[in-house]
Amino acid sequence: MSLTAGIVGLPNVGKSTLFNAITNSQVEAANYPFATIEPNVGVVEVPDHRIDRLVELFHPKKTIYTTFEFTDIAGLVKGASKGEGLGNQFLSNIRLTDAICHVVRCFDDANITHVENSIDPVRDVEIINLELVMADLQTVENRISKVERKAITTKTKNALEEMDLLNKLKAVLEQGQPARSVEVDDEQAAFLKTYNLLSTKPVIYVANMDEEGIVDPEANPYYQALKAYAEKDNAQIVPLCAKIEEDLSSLSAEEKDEFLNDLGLPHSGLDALIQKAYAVLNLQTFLTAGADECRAWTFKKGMKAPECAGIIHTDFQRGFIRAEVYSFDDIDELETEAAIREAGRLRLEGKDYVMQDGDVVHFRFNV
Ligand SMILES: Nc1ncnc2c1ncn2[C@@H]1O[C@H](COP(=O)(O)OP(=O)(O)OP(=O)(O)O)[C@@H](O)[C@H]1O
Ligand SMILES: [Mg+2]
Repeated sequence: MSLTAGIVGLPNVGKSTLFNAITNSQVEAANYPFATIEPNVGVVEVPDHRIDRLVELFHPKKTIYTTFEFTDIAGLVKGASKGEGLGNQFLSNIRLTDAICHVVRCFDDANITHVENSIDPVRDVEIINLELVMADLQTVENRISKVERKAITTKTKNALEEMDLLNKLKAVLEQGQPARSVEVDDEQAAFLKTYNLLSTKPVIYVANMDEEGIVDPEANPYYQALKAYAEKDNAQIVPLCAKIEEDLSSLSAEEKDEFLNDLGLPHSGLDALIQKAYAVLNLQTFLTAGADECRAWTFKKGMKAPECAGIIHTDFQRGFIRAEVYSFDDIDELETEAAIREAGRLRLEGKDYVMQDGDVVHFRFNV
């Protein structure tokens, strides 16, 4: 269950630079499942200090972090949905991603061409958002041409319900508004999910700033404008300098800290981006620990123990008996599982247990 995001933005705003930062810090191919990926997909490990601590305590043979997959597509331009530029041909590559990572240029540099000839983050964002909406409108219109006849001739409840949804979507998209602004009931939500519309995905705006700007983003007018826009849009925003991220990506953890320190930055922007993505997607992490392997697993907030067991292996879910759980804070403090048992902090949880972020778990199962 790797988290996935598609990178969008105008041409020449720093998407490839960010993507290079991601691919340079790419995990070793053998270290994550499904290692063979398309060349325009970059995978980063999700940094997690809890795994680092577990490794200190358990000295495992193998350490596995969760991963985050980014798909880079060509820059979109105004009119992409009507065939301008190259970008819209690639939009299909990001239909199945969990989130959209929207890179926006927030720096001056006369040497770097801007397709609109000036720096204006909000204008840029609106151009791209409109292209995403137009691409969705095409998807919806295609679907309408399939369902309409059925709805008219058979009048089945299902087809009528879907037509109602499609018409609502069409009206909203034609106004240039995102599909996420349409209110749907549960039944319609199920249809909506199958369309994989781009404008229903959560968006994280990446404010790509220069090396001076990133030191104090809040003082930068480009960032301020974009932030105000993102807040209005209920979207997340992360300031980063793609160039710095590119430099950071080839460094060891220690060198990275030193470099960030020298620049006066509290953390890497890419790490912040990953964290935001977890938050918008309602994702949490549980951990497994032992002498063989320490590993982080991503799950959706609210999932119960058997479902989480199923993330590791379907057999674990099918034959679920119980979960033996302690929290990361317990092992951080007491340092061994024996001490946790002695302190009475090992919990036996059944099939209704809602897993918590930072749970360290052994699943008991029988198939
Ligand atoms: N934060 C930054 N500060 C200064 N220069 C930057 C920054 N980010 C990117 N650049 C520069 O901007 C230029 C364009 O970057 P990049 O090639 O990553 O854009 P892109 O969005 O991938 O473009 P395309 O859509 O054509 O693929 C490069 O010269 C890059 O070095
Ligand atoms: Mg590029």
